[in-house]
Amino acid sequence: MSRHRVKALSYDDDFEDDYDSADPDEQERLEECTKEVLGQLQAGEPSVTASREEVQEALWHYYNDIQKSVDYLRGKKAKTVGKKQATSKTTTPKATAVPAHSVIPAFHPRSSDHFSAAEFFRDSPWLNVPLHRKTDILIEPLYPRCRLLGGAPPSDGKMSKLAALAAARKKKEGEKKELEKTKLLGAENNASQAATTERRNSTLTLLERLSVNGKEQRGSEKADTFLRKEALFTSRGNRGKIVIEKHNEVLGNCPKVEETCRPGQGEERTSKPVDLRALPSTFARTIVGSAMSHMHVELSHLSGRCFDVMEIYGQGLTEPFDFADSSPDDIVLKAQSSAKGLKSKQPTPKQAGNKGTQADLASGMKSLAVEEPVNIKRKNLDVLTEYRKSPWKNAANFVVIGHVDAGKSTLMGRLLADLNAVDNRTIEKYRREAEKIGKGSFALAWVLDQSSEERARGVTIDIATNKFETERTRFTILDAPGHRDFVPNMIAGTSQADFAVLVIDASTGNFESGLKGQTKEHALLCRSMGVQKVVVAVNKMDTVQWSKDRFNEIEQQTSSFLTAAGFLPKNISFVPCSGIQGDNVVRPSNDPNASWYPGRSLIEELETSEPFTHSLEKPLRLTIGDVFRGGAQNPLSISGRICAGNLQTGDQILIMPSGAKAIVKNLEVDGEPNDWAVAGQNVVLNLADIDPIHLHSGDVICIPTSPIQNTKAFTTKVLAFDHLMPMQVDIHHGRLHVPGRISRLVAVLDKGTGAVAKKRPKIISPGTVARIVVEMEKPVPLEAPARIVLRAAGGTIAAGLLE
Ligand SMILES: Nc1nc2c(ncn2[C@@H]2O[C@H](COP(=O)(O)OP(=O)(O)OP(=O)(O)O)[C@@H](O)[C@H]2O)c(=O)[nH]1
Repeated sequence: MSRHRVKALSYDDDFEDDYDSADPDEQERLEECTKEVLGQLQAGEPSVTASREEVQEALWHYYNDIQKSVDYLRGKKAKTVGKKQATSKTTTPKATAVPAHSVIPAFHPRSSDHFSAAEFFRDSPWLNVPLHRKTDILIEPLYPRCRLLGGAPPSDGKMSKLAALAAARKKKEGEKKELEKTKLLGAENNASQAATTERRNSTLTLLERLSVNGKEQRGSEKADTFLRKEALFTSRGNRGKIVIEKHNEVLGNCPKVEETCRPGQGEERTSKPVDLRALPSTFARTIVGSAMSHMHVELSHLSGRCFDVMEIYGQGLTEPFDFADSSPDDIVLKAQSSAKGLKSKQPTPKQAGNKGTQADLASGMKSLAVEEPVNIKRKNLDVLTEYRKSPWKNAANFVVIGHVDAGKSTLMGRLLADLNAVDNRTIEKYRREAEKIGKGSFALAWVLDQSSEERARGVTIDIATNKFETERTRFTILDAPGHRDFVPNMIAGTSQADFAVLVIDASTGNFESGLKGQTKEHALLCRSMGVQKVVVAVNKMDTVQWSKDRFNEIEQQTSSFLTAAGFLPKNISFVPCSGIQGDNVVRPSNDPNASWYPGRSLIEELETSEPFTHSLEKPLRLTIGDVFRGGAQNPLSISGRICAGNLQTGDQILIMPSGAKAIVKNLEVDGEPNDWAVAGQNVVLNLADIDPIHLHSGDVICIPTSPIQNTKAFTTKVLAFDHLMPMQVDIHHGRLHVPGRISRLVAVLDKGTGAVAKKRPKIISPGTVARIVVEMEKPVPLEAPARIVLRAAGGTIAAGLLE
């Protein structure tokens, strides 16, 4: 199969028709190539025949490269011939072998084959390296190999004098060691034998003494077994063979211990896995008394079973506690409640105790369940009417984007501080703490960068949210990370935004490097994800002494790339400011150098944003931003922004892709409890009746009657930021990101009209709009017109709309 193209057969028929109807020029070219290939195949040595379909398939794979197609078909045919011959050879061994030269070998590297770079790259003409510059990829190992300590092996097989001397000395030493070992073994065995006899005698005396009813006799079978086990136990020490023999003598006609345990050659070796646990202590034996004789402790040891203490209790030595019966507490509680005239819900001891059937156990387990029964009342509100009646302000989410260290978090910290959304004491506290670790200039940024890692590193890692209100609007800030490593988090933030604040570092050199970096990438991503309005905060103007020229230069360059990215000029505005000093953020600048700017401050610019419309009446769609524990009362909560539809307390929701259902126990809108929520609002849903394993950020919440479908492949219209070809990519949609690949390049589209400009392109160049097919590794909840971003090798390569 070709590595260039993978056929996806699951796509719309009309789409496929469109795809397959090549234009006349291409058809003509294909015909010419087909003829040429057929001609070359027939003319070549040996002559090969192939069908037109095969030829055209090969041409398609090799992008009309005649030579490669001929080579491929020859190789293919040769392989088929080879296979046939191999089969006929096995069935009729006498069949005449085809001369090797008549088969054109196809390249099939095997690990055992000698690797030839020339052969491997034989069909790659651009690798035609001049002969004098060629070199071997594999370096042959050096022969003859050296010996372990260096030096070549003896050519005649004889040892050198020195080697022979060393070998003789080694042998002598080995023999000496062996002799010493045998002596030591004998001495140890003698000592062990004496100790064991003594131990055996004392054990027997002890047993006789411990016998409660006097029935245990030394010669009795059970005592014998016990003794045998003792023997085995002793034998588990070193060199037990002699000891065991001794015990077998004592045990008389009992089966020999050696049958079970065979210590051999002075080493511990058993035919079965040996239980290394110690015997019951003297105290335990005293407690258990005569039960010791009839329980299976000894046998269990011999047969490798465990010593089961419960068995001892099972012998009727103690009264087992009936756990099914009422506990002493239950009895007291029951007595108390009956004294108050209440009927106990506890089963009577008889009821509970005597049944013991499996059904009873099951119902018992049920009653023990920790889960609370879900009893949430739905108020059956008409949510849209409630929303229209409500005094909700205009609400807007904006994402703060820009190159790393442009001053995004500081600017937002300043905005919140000057609007008294954060009190001065907190800011002072942050300033002291930041100074302690030598990052005093980041104090304002700490209002948003809350994690210890972000503070220590001085970079934003994940989206930070915060809120503030003006007279007209309730704003939610989504502070995005500027570092290129965290672009996926920036995408997640942008997917929830109505408009963007692009922060640019005006200081010398930083604007220019930002333009090459994330300033441009973020702006492009924002536009591709549907954001239409952008406020450009030209920050750090204090570093360039509020130079008007610098501002004009930045304004001119930035607006030209923003318009190229698709923002309408009327939706772009610029504010020169200084986040650290607070100039033109909430209050106008006091700096005399800034007097040339009479325009709006940043907050005034934000206020100009028109109310954003949302699809309130469409089926519910909410992408989970976070899953967390909302407190003791709410063990499982999720947060996110409702993209479409509405919901209310008591609603049953469906979570995709898992397909699990849950109940909305209660909810919060912008941090305040409410009975309902609509599209465009940021909500926290406290859920009941669901296992947390079904909830992940990026999952989509919908209603069971209008579910979102899981999809594994989709067709999308994208704007390419880089070259696109069939390749591995990461697909991002809000918080969701999943690996996949571009499986087909369908067409290049006209940017203005969207009409097909070229079918089946081999590659898509940057700046082109194209229709492509993307396949994902696992099904995810996606539906048109979702906005997706494709990334590869840490960069954004395309963004677009699902068709
Ligand atoms: N001189 C000057 N420095 C500023 C200004 N705004 C921010 N800075 C400094 O720029 C540095 C980076 O500020 P941050 O707010 O962390 O930048 P950021 O864009 O949020 O950084 P990331 O989120 O990590 O991309 C800090 O040292 C700030 O003190 C400003 O207006 N003037």
